[in-house]
Amino acid sequence: MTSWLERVPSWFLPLAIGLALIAVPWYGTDPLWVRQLTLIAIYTMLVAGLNITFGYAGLLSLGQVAMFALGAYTTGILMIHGWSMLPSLAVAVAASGVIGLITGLPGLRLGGWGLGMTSFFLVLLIPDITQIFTKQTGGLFGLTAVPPATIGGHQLDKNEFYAVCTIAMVVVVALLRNLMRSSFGNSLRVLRRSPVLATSLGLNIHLLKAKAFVISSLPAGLGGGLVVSLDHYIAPTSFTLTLGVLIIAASVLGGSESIYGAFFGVAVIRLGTWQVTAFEKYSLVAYGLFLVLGGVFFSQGIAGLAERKAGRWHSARSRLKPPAGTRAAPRLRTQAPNVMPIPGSPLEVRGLTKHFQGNQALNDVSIAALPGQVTSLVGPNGSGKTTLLNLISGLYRPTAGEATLAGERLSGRPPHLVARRGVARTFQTPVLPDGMTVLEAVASARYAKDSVSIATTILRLPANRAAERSREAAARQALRRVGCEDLADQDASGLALGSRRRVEVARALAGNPHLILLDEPASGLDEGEVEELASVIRQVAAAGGTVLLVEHNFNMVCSVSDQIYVLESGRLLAQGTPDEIQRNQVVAESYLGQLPDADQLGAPIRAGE
Ligand SMILES: Nc1ncnc2c1ncn2[C@@H]1O[C@H](COP(=O)(O)OP(=O)(O)OP(=O)(O)O)[C@@H](O)[C@H]1O
Repeated sequence: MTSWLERVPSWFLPLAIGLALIAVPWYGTDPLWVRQLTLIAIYTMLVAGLNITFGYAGLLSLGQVAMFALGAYTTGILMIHGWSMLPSLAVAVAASGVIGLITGLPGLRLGGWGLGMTSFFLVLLIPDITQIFTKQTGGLFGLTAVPPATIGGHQLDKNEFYAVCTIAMVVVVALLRNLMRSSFGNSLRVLRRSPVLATSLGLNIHLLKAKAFVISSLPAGLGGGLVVSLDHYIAPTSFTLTLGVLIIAASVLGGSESIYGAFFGVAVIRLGTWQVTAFEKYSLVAYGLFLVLGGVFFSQGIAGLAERKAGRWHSARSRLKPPAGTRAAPRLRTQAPNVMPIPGSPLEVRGLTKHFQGNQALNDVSIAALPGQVTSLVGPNGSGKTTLLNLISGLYRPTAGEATLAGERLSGRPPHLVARRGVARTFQTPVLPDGMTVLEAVASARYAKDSVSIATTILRLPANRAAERSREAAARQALRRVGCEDLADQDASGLALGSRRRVEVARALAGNPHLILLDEPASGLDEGEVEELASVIRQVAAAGGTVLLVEHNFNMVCSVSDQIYVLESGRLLAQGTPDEIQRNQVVAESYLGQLPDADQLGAPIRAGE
């Protein structure tokens, strides 16, 4: 029986806390506390923005500090020139978005420490930039005498200003929460786990990163604008590396993959260090300590801890049931033949050649794969099988030759456009991002297809819900095909290998692909699991799919394939039906003799149609 608590919508508690917070000054609270809470609201916006790039997308960028400074200076300068607070804030937010995009450009190519270092230098440049524009910014002495905040001609007192900041925080947190629980948030998770996976799902990773940088800059600009209205003064000393460490520590401590976590992280750090006299001098050390403590003791931060303790999951990840761990894949239920057709298209590869510096990975290889058939590529390690898949899917550019799908050239196009043309794939090591259910992981194959605008997502407009329903229906249908419907609500990253491989096939199918590339899907599976997988592959072909299979398990290859191509040292050695390949002397000598289970060849496993 569900308790009344479980029927309370997930947004209710945060909203109630937000409203209670807004009223704090009117309980007779000490003005020093009101100031602290005002700063907590402002820094929460800054950290919530950071969580989008750092937490969700895994992009370590300190650009937030620079955007905070930009928001502060823009608002301060405009208010000194007679603008009132709200239009000044609007300009500051817009400027932060634009500059956030420009300064994020290195991040489109760089990742990890490279991006961290570039954004770190951006923060170091703030004093120099203010000096270049000393007339406008006050240089190293700062911008003084910023007029008090007014709205509609009314000058806000400290309590009213606090209420404005808290309302801004509640709105920012609510909007970002909506966004991060949508396909956009999950796309960032996919990007963080594997840019190659993201691109093979049709996601334009440069555009995705650029959107993440812009969106995360907006609350930073707003926060900066509010901080200058609070103190009526700013100087470059307010925007140092110490602030960078503070926000990263707050992000980690609160839970960098949670928008709500930003509030908890900031509150603990600000209140934990407040009134410690020695703090001013040692603030960097103290923030560093919080960062280490957060990293060591709170995986997923305070937000994750609270969710686990409450036993209730509020976010997309919160819908996950306890990790499936080593839970075995459910046996494939005998299904009525799946009648939903798969729109396979003919693949033609002509003279594909790929050289890596001196290494000739693939030489003048031509193959074809037809709808309704399983076409397999076999060959010793390093013979060029994965290179061929990577050339077809656009991850590599060919040195010569081409691949076409239904006559349309694929090779040489960016991988996300190849994916959008209908090419889906699985990987040698299955890639399923953390924090997503199986259903969400499979539905991610539709993000590029059923996309909606960010505004539609943030505001949860009907078109957003319609797209969610369409993705979910396609994902359930794909899971049904591979016999994994029961796993829909499980944590995708916690599945046992057999299930992971089948879920990857389901993800490949969910986009209704014209060509399916399977890279060693049976690797690491036991005999029973291989049989089930073989059955799934046959069913996909029987439904009209074009399947190109790379596999070392020769018995499985023989049992599922219509055509087999044998590669050796990047060249095509032979082609034919499974029978012809098994009888081929050259293949027997150069390839089959090297297989560990060569003596058992010719005993094909069963594979249901
Ligand atoms: N990105 C790369 N840079 C340099 N060399 C590469 C790259 N990718 C593949 N190669 C080389 O190309 C050759 C073919 O590799 P490939 O991975 O395609 O073989 P494979 O048949 O898939 O092997 P396996 O069965 O072990 O996966 C190898 O010599 C490999 O070292």
